[in-house]
Amino acid sequence: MNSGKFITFEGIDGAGKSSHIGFVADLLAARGHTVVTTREPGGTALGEQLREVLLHQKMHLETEALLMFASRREHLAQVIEPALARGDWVISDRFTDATFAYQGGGRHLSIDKLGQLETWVHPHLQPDLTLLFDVPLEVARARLDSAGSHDKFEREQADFFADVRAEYRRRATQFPARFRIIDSTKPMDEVRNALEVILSSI
Ligand SMILES: Nc1ncnc2c1ncn2[C@@H]1O[C@H](COP(=O)(O)OP(=O)(O)O)[C@@H](O)[C@H]1O
Ligand SMILES: Cc1cn([C@H]2C[C@H](O)[C@@H](COP(=O)(O)OP(=O)(O)O)O2)c(=O)[nH]c1=O
Repeated sequence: MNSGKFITFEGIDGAGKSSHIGFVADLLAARGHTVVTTREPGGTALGEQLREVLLHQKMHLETEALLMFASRREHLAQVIEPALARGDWVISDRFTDATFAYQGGGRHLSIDKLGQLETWVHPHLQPDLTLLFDVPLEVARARLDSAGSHDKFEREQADFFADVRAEYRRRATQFPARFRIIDSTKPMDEVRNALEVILSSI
């Protein structure tokens, strides 16, 4: 039987990752795969309610991390695990690397504590491929500012995003088998070419 794969999209806000999800989904569908496209926080009815709270309310950083993992637990149970069990391919706009990068890197929550939550919520599952859309902070900021209104995370300052980006890049080095870094400063068509090359090998 055709076995499904789990692909995650990551990067700092404004890096340009969401712009390519439809493209990658179409590419995989053209190869005959059934593709499920989803996102975090969110991806389920409850998860989308948690997303509203997470993106717009201030809270203790541990509450924030716990709610990210609560949304993820529901997402895994309702969407990701059943889809992979059917043999579908799953594309998620963010997953656990985002919690390490934002709550760990950005907000300095202990990486050990986050590791414990990860072990609790998904002890075995990891993405087969993580696409890290990487841009300097100024490029991301300019893209965000031209895109309109900002949520709680998008209003954070440059040093926060510097720490988020550094943690993403550290994880890419720690898990080289699944991470691919995309230079997202390049024009859209060049980014797409790079994605095609990466996807042709999985
Ligand atoms: N390679 C690119 N070159 C120029 N602009 C881009 C590129 N990728 C994305 N953008 C623009 O940057 C903005 C943010 O992109 P988006 O995909 O929503 O970012 P993210 O999901 O990473 O926050 C959008 O207005 C998008 O059109
Ligand atoms: C999944 C996840 C997202 N986030 C943050 C990153 C983003 O700022 C925000 C929502 O992500 P995203 O959907 O990428 O935002 P948008 O579509 O508005 O660009 O949530 C965390 O802080 N931790 C997490 O675990």
